[in-house]
Amino acid sequence: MTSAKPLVKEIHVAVAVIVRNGQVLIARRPDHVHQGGLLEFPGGKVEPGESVQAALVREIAEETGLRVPEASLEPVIGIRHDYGDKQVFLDVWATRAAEGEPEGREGQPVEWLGPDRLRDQDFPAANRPIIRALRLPRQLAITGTAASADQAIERLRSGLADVPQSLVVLRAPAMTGPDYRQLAAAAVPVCEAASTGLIVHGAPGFFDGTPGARGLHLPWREAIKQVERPVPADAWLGVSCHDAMEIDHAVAIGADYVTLGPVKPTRSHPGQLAMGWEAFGALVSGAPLPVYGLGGLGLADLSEARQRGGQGIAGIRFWWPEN
Ligand SMILES: Nc1nc2c([nH]c(=O)n2[C@H]2C[C@H](O)[C@@H](COP(=O)(O)OP(=O)(O)OP(=O)(O)O)O2)c(=O)[nH]1
Repeated sequence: MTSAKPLVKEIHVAVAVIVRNGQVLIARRPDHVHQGGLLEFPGGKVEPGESVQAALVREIAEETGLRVPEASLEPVIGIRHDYGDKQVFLDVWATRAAEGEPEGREGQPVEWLGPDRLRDQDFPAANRPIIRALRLPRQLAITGTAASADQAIERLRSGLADVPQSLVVLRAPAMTGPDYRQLAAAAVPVCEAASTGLIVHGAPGFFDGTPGARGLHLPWREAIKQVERPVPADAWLGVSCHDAMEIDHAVAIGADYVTLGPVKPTRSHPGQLAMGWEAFGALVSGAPLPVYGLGGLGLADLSEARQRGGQGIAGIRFWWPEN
């Protein structure tokens, strides 16, 4: 006798991130419904035969009274989550063009909040990656080559001055540990002066040893050694991934984002097989966290990465001087 698991139907939920003046519209779920009492983004179930965009326009109007042009909707992230009593696919889209003043049409309080004021514990568990996606930039800048530590700092300074970035991953694989620590210490004030968060690259000890660092990016060879999140909740944790198994491990150790690639052939990793956009999109659709495309990508690839469900692109060439 086989004991096949009953097929549980996944609920397709359209979730709206309504942005105005840098803030997003948040509502409170009524106490008596699933995940009741928690904060949420406006939205609801996609009806049979309805497109997700049409569902968003309808739900936003029903719940808040705001009018949203369908063409203004942009994909943010898709998240599959199992609540135990319910399986949901949160199909999250953003608009910056909602018209009117919002009101809680179903009696629910609504308010505008900056992404920095969204706290994981106030929302249903499935929302954690949405909050990450709203705080993370579209472009994740990675440092490129330099002949010396001094030149790396100079390139960092001039790169940030020419092409401002909100986060930079300080990657210098050719450096030994002590040299890297010195470089990271010198890079912190340069980044701070440019309002950029510095993410150190390598083993967790580099994060602990770099006061002022805003996060840790683990190359896969370091990620595989971790069994739990190696940095505090308020720091960024990124992982370099190349396939579905690696993404699963990144999720298991509490990563906030991953990079995935190489999407295209790349100069910094010659000889590595590129996965292409189709495979990238397929892996992103199963990933419950923001995913950056990496490898051979420039700004011209940003919209493709976004259309494939990615957070954006990570790389060197779009900002690092003289690479
Ligand atoms: N709207 C919304 N739903 C969310 C969020 N996060 C999250 O896990 N969910 C889950 C909770 C619910 O299981 C499901 C949404 O269903 P819902 O009950 O709000 O949908 P609906 O308005 O169409 O409901 P209904 O009363 O017509 O059944 O998605 C979120 O940020 N916004």
